[in-house]
Amino acid sequence: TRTSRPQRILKAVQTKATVGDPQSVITAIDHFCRHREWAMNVGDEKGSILDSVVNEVSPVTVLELGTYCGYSTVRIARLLPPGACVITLEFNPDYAAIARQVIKWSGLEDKVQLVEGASGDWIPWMKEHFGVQAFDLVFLDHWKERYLPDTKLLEECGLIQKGTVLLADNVICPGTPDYLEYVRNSPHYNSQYYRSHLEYTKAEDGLEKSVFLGY
Ligand SMILES: C[C@H](C[C@H]1O[C@@H](n2cnc3c(N)ncnc32)[C@H](O)[C@@H]1O)NC(=O)c1cc(-c2ccc(F)cc2)cc(O)c1O
Ligand SMILES: [Mg+2]
Repeated sequence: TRTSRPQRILKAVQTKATVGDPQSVITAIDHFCRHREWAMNVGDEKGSILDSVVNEVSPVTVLELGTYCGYSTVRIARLLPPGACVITLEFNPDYAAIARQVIKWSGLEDKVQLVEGASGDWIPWMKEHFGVQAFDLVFLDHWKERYLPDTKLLEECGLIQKGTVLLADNVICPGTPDYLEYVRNSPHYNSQYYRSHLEYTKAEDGLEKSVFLGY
């Protein structure tokens, strides 16, 4: 049968990118998705905003919800200093298998823990299983209606502390209205919208950055 789109993205990485060179992996995926087939990576425009937030936070522990093919995992991990890591959750096993190979090709596997499973099942185990105290940065990019329940779950599990930064993709397209309303109206978050475009298109989209102010 036909290959899947993630398989074709991996092939583009393996034919166009250099092993151990994360930037070439990012460039190969962006070129493929702009000129061959659209795919739901955060992309180069919003990716640059993600980069600037990672550099500003310089996190030691990052949580990414929704790995897909690992594009944003590579973007984040390539900016982390030695000893820092990103835990990324992906519940589709086919996507997780592709993401592992993309992350390996970029040479960043030592900075990445890819967990195959659903965010709602795994968040309560983060402290016990990974020895995480709290996350410095959370990148939300999974099912859009899971952003709010998972944020509340992270709060309940004590995985968000004063200074933790939540960065949410797709707050306009496809949109996460209940999440936006929550972080923008809560006295416990200081929220800011970074206007951009839906990956590889001219449609409006953006990232919402929310800093937890403590209880
Ligand atoms: C949801 C996906 C991203 C991935 O998230 C995993 N996932 C899900 N729920 C969970 C969980 N609960 N735990 C762990 N992983 C989880 C999944 O399997 C996908 O691989 N992202 C999107 O759907 C997405 C869609 C669009 C988009 C925009 C305009 C259009 F016309 C069409 C699509 C743009 C984007 O930028 C996205 O990010
Ligand atoms: Mg997204």
